[in-house]
Amino acid sequence: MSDLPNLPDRAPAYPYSEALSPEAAPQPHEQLKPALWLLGTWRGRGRGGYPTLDGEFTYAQEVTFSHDGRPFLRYEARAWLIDDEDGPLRPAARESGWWRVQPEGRVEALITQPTGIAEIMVGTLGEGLTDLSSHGVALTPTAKDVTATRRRYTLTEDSVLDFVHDLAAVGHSLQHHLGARLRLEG
Ligand code: HEM
Repeated sequence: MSDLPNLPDRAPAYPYSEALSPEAAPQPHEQLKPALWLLGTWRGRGRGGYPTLDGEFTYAQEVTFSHDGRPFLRYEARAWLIDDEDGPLRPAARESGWWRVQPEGRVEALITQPTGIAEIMVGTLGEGLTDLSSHGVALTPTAKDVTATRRRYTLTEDSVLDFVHDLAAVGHSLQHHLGARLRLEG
């Protein structure tokens, strides 16, 4: 252990900022240009279902994209089930990851969930539209059997993002699991 650097009395906080909008510091990386419309925190409501579930559910969702000046986005999403009066029922899915923006409208994403699922996704990203499909799904030993997913985000009007999520899991082919409409906060 003797070759480790000395620990200062007060270790500094991470000295680089994280930007939630294209105008905030640091300046976005050139390669991130096609993805700048995604930056910020989006909040809204959605509906979901699956053949294995009794009926549909309604949920609220919060999605955040930020960057630190390099050509990738930090991604975080949280969801909770809500009742007919919009009140919170319980926490639902959450996930976080990284979107690696590539040249020529391509994107790669790594997304992990506390349910033991890790998705590697590839797809396209352009102005107001991104469409990713799973390239690989890794599961912890006790995770549900998810074999594929597809996620589409479309800017349908100014500051409004529509999200559609398809799922292949527990013996069912790729089909609709979630659809939501989110608004950019701030
Ligand atoms: C906004 C995000 C999401 C919401 C609100 C949501 C909601 C739900 C709900 C309410 C259920 C029924 C079981 C339960 O009550 O927990 C469920 C089941 C399930 N969800 Fe989601 N989900 C979301 C995202 C995802 C994602 C990203 C995946 C996979 C990548 C996923 C995969 C599954 C699977 C595998 C099941 C179990 C199906 C079964 O065994 O019957 N969900 N989801």
